[in-house]
Amino acid sequence: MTVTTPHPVHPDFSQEERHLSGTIASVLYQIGAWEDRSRNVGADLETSLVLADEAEEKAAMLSVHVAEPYFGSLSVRIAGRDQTLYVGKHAHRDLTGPFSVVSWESDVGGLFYSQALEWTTPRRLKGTIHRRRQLDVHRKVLRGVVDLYDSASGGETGGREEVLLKRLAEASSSGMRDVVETLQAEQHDVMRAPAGQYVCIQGAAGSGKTTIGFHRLAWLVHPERGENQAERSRILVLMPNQVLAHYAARVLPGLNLEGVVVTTPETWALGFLGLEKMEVTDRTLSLLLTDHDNGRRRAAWRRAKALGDLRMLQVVRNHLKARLGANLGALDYHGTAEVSRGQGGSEPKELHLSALQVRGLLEGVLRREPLEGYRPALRAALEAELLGQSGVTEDQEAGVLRQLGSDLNRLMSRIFAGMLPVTEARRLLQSEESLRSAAEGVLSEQTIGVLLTDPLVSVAKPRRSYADVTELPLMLAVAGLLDGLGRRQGRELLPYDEVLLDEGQDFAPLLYALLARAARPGHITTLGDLNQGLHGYKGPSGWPEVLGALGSGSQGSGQLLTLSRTYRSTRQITELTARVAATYNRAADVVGVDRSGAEVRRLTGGPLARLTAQAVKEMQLAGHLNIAIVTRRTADAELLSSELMAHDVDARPILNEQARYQGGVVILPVHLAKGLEFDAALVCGADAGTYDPATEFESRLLYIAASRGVHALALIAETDLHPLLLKARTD
Ligand SMILES: Nc1ncnc2c1ncn2[C@@H]1O[C@H](COP(=O)(O)OP(=O)(O)OP(=O)(O)O)[C@@H](O)[C@H]1O
Repeated sequence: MTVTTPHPVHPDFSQEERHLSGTIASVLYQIGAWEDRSRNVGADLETSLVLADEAEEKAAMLSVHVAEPYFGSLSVRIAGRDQTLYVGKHAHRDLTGPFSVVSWESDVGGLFYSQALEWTTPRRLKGTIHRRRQLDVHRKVLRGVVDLYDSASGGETGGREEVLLKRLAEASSSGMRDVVETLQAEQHDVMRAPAGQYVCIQGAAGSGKTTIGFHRLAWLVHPERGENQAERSRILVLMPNQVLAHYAARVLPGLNLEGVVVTTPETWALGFLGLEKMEVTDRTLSLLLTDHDNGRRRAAWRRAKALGDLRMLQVVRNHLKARLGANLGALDYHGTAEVSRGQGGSEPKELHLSALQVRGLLEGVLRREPLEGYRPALRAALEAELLGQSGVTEDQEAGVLRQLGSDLNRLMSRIFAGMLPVTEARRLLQSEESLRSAAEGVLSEQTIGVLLTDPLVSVAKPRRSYADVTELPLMLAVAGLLDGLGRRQGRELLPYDEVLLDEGQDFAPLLYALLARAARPGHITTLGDLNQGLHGYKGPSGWPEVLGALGSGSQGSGQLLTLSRTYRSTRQITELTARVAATYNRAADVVGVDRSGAEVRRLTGGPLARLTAQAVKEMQLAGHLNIAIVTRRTADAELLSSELMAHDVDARPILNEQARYQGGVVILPVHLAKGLEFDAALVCGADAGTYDPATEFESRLLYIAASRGVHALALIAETDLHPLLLKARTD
């Protein structure tokens, strides 16, 4: 029998308990006061209804936090006065007593996480921190008090690690863990990278990128962010696939981020282009996952990469200029408007723009590269020129423009005839002559050659109309250059307040440049891990390229931040996955939280289905609820899921992006497992035949498969395990 020493009760425990009861009473009192106000009628009906609505909303927001009003405290001295600030998920102001709570997103709340010991208050007073304390409150009960930093007992206590390890040891849910209470200093600093600056966050699998990204959004909507504050409905979150987008949409409201738009770049692009009915394909990925010919794989990779290259923006620009110039030909403009003569009379006025004048205006617009797009800019330039000619007063302008409208419409539609995003992007790629002339001086002869080949001939095309992920950025580029990019509000196109991209290593540099035109300058945060790049064929070569692409479209500087520690998995799992990553990334320096767990389970020598079923049952017996069986291909998952039935294991298959992950035992191919995590992960077919050690792409897949487990990992192979997964002498 093992005897565990009970954790000594903290000397301040009773005092903290009293403070907690006081705070809960104060919060309840405040909620009651707001609810009363919402029932009282004010000066006039409209004002009182607005006030009632506001009070009701405030009461509803605060009531979620009654049971856990805070999770930590800071003992500080400001201008010679000692006080304790309690930090929670929602601010509460106790007007008469000491029971106020500051929110974690506020500047002062942020001091709970950082390592700073001094700061300057908004009133320019010097503040000093004496103690940081974690308070484990659950359902109105204080369960523990741990000092994280205490200047009286020598500074850092090691308590932060203790609290973190305890939290990480808890079973994962199918949603997102609440990490507000245990954010680490490194993560906190990254989360608070200055708003209004492009930020790239690089971090290994499980370093908390997605978690940090979502918390950054919560931080950005806080009023203290001033002019950089983001409004929820004007935030766009782009996840790499629908499985993760649904997951994100489910967890964001928990961070008070209702109304944020969460989708994938493809769905967003199609929606923006008005092509929702089109099917999206990724024929390059299909080829990479199924074709064994390395020559074909390389050619497909190169072409996809060339299509997503930033320089394609200039190629599209040149192409559109040529097309507009050709459409314009010798078109000129004639129109007539009734113009007021004064004393109530009017006379018709002939207005004319010669072909030379129209061309001059168009060239001026193309030189200016307006963010709102060539079409609205040219229209505005034509209107301004005609109004100047008409010599009317300001109050007559609208009337004159109305009269000229239909002739202008006719001219505009001839200049922009046939220029639709899909047709224009394809015209550029399918006509060697167009491509060569648009790419002259921009792309090398070799790249032009790559673009003119079709390495995907062997990959089936859908019967209905489709757009491939590699051509979508080009279509968006056409749309953006012609008509601007952004979020639609009525008939207006406005910039997003903030765009967040998860798994940013998989997005094309061209897409970044276009998103920079769709968001406020500097308001893009991207998270990713270059080691997990599965879609390198459409992704950037590194983060500097991303920052370059973001900066090319608008102003605003950017920075690259790195998360060096990983939190997801036990030491046993992290050590093994680091070994796989090291084969293709020598610089990979993955430091795991030192949390010990079960030994990695290795099962070999038998049919895959039987071994897998055995592993699932073992994992369930060990108490794991969310278990993933990860296969190399979709077809493997489909086959194995039916074979497992015969072994009394019901694993829900996730075979496409439309499937939802809701916990339990699931079986899915590795490319759909990316970004998800489970209590236990089983890598099925963990052998060299399945993941070819000579191909970097395969090692990346293996890394992703093996890094999905939080507490347990099983490696399953019919015969021999993959050489990288063999038990090392140090295991
Ligand atoms: N400070 C923390 N406290 C508690 N748990 C944490 C903390 N940081 C990260 N985690 C946990 O670590 C796990 C990994 O986090 P997350 O999924 O955000 O990582 P990621 O870097 O996006 O991973 P991947 O690259 O694999 O998608 C999650 O379970 C998350 O809750």
